[in-house]
Amino acid sequence: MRKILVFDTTLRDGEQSPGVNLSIEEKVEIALQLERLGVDLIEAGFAASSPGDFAAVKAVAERIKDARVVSLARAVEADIDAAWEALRGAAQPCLHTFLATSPIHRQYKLRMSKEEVLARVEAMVRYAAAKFPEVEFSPEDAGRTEHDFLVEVVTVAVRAGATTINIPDTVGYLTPEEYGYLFRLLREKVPGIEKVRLSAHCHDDLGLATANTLAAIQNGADQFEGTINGIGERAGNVAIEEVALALETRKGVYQATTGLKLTEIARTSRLVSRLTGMIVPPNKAIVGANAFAHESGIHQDGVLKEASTYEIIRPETVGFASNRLVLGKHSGRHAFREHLRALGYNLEGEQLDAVFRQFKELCDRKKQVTDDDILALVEQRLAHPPEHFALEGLQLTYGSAFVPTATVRVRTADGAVREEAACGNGSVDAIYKALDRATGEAVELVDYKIASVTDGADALGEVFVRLRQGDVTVQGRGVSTDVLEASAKAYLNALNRLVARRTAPAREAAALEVTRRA
Ligand SMILES: CC(=O)SCCNC(=O)CCNC(=O)[C@H](O)C(C)(C)COP(=O)(O)OP(=O)(O)OC[C@H]1O[C@@H](n2cnc3c(N)ncnc32)[C@H](O)[C@@H]1OP(=O)(O)O
Ligand SMILES: CC(C)C(=O)C(=O)O
Repeated sequence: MRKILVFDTTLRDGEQSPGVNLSIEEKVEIALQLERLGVDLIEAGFAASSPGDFAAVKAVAERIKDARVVSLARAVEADIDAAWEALRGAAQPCLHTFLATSPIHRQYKLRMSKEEVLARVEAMVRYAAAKFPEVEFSPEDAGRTEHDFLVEVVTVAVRAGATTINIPDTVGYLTPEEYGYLFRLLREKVPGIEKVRLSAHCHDDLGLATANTLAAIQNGADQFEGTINGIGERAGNVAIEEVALALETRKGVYQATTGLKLTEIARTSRLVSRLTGMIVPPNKAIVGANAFAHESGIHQDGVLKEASTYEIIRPETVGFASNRLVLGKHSGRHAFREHLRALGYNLEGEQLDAVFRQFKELCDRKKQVTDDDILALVEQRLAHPPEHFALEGLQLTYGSAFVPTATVRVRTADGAVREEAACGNGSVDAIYKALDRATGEAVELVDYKIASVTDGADALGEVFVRLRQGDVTVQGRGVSTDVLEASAKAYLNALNRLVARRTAPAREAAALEVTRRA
């Protein structure tokens, strides 16, 4: 069995999904979960792109010990310097530099000749290799690059000291046969290629990302790059969980494996979905809500007689609980803490008390409390900024012939209680106008999403919002059995993040200063 390395780019290419904007704390939280999942490399961001991304790469580098931490950099000295400043504290720092090589990108975007591209690759890979123990080079849009020029560029990068060569199908254009061929070609034609790692990086514009990645592995790739839930630019990157499960389920075909702890997949998927606000479609392979559900009679009959009739993967293999009903209103704190441990969370003290209180409240409102409900409460708690504004009360007047009116009561950190009312175009609009008045914050709502955490009429509803104030965008989440209360909580959660960002200017300023020096 060949061991294939997993390069996770959820925090970089995944964050390039339109509308996704992770805070430093959220990036660290996801990185720690990726480490638990067992990925080999974590691309934490693009250090030179902004002070926030610089600080996030640095923060991830300081916390992660078991995986290499990577920053992306253009093929320019300033980007490589910024990446080095952010990563110098990492246990295993790694640079990922890239330059487009296809005729379209050379002519229209870079306005560089082939000779200029070759010279820049040589100079920047050499420059990076003098600082970093590991340097990955990507010929961007390799998929649409002339084959002989791709061989030339990769030859130059290997000679200049690249330790990994990544072949991106940047616009998801190639077929599996075409993409697999590139790996055979490079293995055959590039001198010294046996000393470097070959990596695949696929996008899903034609829905071929998983097939292409597997083709690369069959044709000599040692590593693949992807994201959790397949998030990323446009149609997204290859979904790590899909490739990992294809290798696991079809070992006989691929003769390759990863070091991933597969039972961590469900939790990682849930966390990434919650923090990015990108809801996983129910029919998504491996991690969708329906991936292990059987609806039709003939299938149900088959599964009851023998699960393998319609299930090629057991839900437990990827960390979905097979028994989803576990605790109830009569459970105590000890059982609750033990159960959280089994779900992978060690909560103690105030954090345990707070989640336990919420769990008991939920038991009073909901017939069956499932693991998904409990995980929603825990993850909401762990991702909480300091509570500057807390919702004390919410009342709504709604009727088809009347203007919806909301009254809210909000407690501020200094103990003051503010009550305000407002009318709106709909109930949520009325709540948000009332909250604006009660908090005194002027914000613009740029995104609102709602999803149900579990099934049934008493399911927990989860609301995700994104708010803008000036050039700062924040996101917030709220969970409740009542979707209007969840809407109010999500809004206040985002406002609390806004206040937290305003009151932490020193950290941002320090990050900006380091970027400038770099
Ligand atoms: C395929 C990928 O996913 S690549 C990664 C894409 N990710 C991102 O772009 C997210 C982060 N990006 C950013 O924050 C900004 O684009 C920055 C900070 C990197 C650059 O911002 P700006 O200086 O304002 O430049 P802008 O983004 O408008 O244009 C990109 C410039 O970089 C050049 N460039 C693009 N790729 C590369 C590269 N790999 N190496 C060197 N230069 C490059 C472009 O030709 C253009 O140069 P020009 O200004 O001389 O025309
Ligand atoms: C930077 C490179 C690897 C990239 O993300 C792409 O080409 O898709």
